[in-house]
Amino acid sequence: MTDNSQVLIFDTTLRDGEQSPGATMSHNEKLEIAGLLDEMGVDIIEAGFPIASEGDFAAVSDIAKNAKNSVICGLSRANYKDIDRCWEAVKHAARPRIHTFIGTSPSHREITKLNQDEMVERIFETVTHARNLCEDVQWSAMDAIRTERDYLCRVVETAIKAGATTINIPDTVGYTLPDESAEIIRMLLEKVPGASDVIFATHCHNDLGMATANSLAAVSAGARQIECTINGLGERAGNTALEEVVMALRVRRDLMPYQTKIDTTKIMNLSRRVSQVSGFAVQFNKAIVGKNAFLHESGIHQDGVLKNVETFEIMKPADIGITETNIAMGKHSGRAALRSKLKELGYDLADNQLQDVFVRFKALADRKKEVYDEDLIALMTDSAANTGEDHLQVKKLRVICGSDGQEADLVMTVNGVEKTAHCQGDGPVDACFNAVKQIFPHGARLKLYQVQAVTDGTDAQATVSVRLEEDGRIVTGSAADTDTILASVKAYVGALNRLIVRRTKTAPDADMKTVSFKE
Ligand SMILES: CC(=O)SCCNC(=O)CCNC(=O)[C@H](O)C(C)(C)COP(=O)(O)OP(=O)(O)OC[C@H]1O[C@@H](n2cnc3c(N)ncnc32)[C@H](O)[C@@H]1OP(=O)(O)O
Ligand SMILES: CC(C)C(=O)C(=O)O
Repeated sequence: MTDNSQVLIFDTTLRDGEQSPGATMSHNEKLEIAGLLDEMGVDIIEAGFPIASEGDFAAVSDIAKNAKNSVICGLSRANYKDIDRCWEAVKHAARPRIHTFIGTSPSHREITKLNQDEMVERIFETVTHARNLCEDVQWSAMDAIRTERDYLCRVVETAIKAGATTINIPDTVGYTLPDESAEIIRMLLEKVPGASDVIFATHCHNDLGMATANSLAAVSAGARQIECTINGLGERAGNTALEEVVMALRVRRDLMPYQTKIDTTKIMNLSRRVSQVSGFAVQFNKAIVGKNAFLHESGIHQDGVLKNVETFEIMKPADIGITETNIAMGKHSGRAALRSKLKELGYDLADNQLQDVFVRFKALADRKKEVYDEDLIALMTDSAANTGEDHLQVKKLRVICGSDGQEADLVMTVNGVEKTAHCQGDGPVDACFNAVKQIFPHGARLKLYQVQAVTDGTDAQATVSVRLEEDGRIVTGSAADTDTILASVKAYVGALNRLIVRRTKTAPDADMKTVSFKE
């Protein structure tokens, strides 16, 4: 590599990522993800472990055939059978790579029953074999971090002599810390003959939550390939998250003057797609791609970002492909955010109007975890429906539901006079509507009763619409509330209020206080 400031991104979502228990992806899903990784600018895609199964072999072969720019790599153990099978799959790629590995630490030498000398011999033979098949060979010292330093130098030297072009130093069990991660790469670059002719890679696991920090430390010491996965998917606590290292290198170029070829605006889409196909949800507060990573809910933060986005944001959401707004409305939000959000939704409010909506917004936010755009629209529609001529007002409602029947206790004012009713009905809404009729007898017929949840979740607001007809006059009332029954009563009463207004408009001399209502 000529440009020493370039860091290669090696994505192993389809190999190490798929090793997360339960994260198995279908053939077509793997092809789709590989296509997206290729388009995003990933330098090397580790597409699978061809000897593992017929399915893995087919996936690696097809990914290799379809690759446009990325190098396509397959994993193989340190034996000829694995390496041959790997080559059969990757050879279809314009730029194939064989990746072969062996565990070099004491406990792994026990597993393969090879002493130090035998293992050196095995490494030399297998890397030479791979190199006879393919020009691009990566060799990994599995559990390198827990391998004796002198022995690590010896095996790395052996792999380089046998023709490996990339040497990977994995922290297989997520055990290292940034200083040590850097120190090992520095030591290998200084001590191993031929080290400057190959690329050193870092492959970290996140068992102690250090994968990103350890990968970046290795880069600062001279590693020029980071192995990572989308959303940090991978064995146990996962691998280094691609989005984290790529964005860290981009945001802190002042301290780490390296670049990658990744088109960061494609990150969010890939993250969502990998989450869908793997079935692994991304935690809300996950760096870069979590649902909350760019959201501001508290009033002081919202006011800050509305005035100057840099107050609370170190990167632009658009840089990773987030197009949604960065303001989340909730109980900690203030007027500045509410005004801005309503403006975005098409409501430009005067100060006194804003104050009124703000009070009702806070009341709603106290009952709901998150207030969505649809909730605000419902709130605005509700306030628009309030004509200021409320002859009937709901004061209190208590409903008893259950297998023994449904009853409603309703308190309403009719032109300021408080009235109460206790009614039963066929269901809670029917009981409530009977109570409204008892307090305010009328002959209007119910033409439509419609309930719609405006957002997800059991705490969603319901928007209820009620349409009434009287003597050819049609009126509609609508109301929104997290309590569907209360929203129903408010919508019904809202429709009646409109009916009363319509009656007075068609009979202008009528006095509302004495107007008679049909039974
Ligand atoms: C750190 C990592 O992520 S390493 C990659 C881990 N990923 C996987 O293992 C997924 C794919 N694996 C598989 O499908 C299977 O394990 C296979 C097909 C590779 C092997 O299956 P099996 O032949 O049934 O062997 P099994 O899985 O039980 O044991 C692994 C064998 O590989 C040997 N082995 C492990 N690593 C290596 C290596 N790098 N080089 C050579 N041999 C190795 C073990 O010593 C053991 O050998 P043994 O059967 O003689 O005791
Ligand atoms: C095979 C190697 C690279 C690996 O996945 C690890 O050591 O974690």
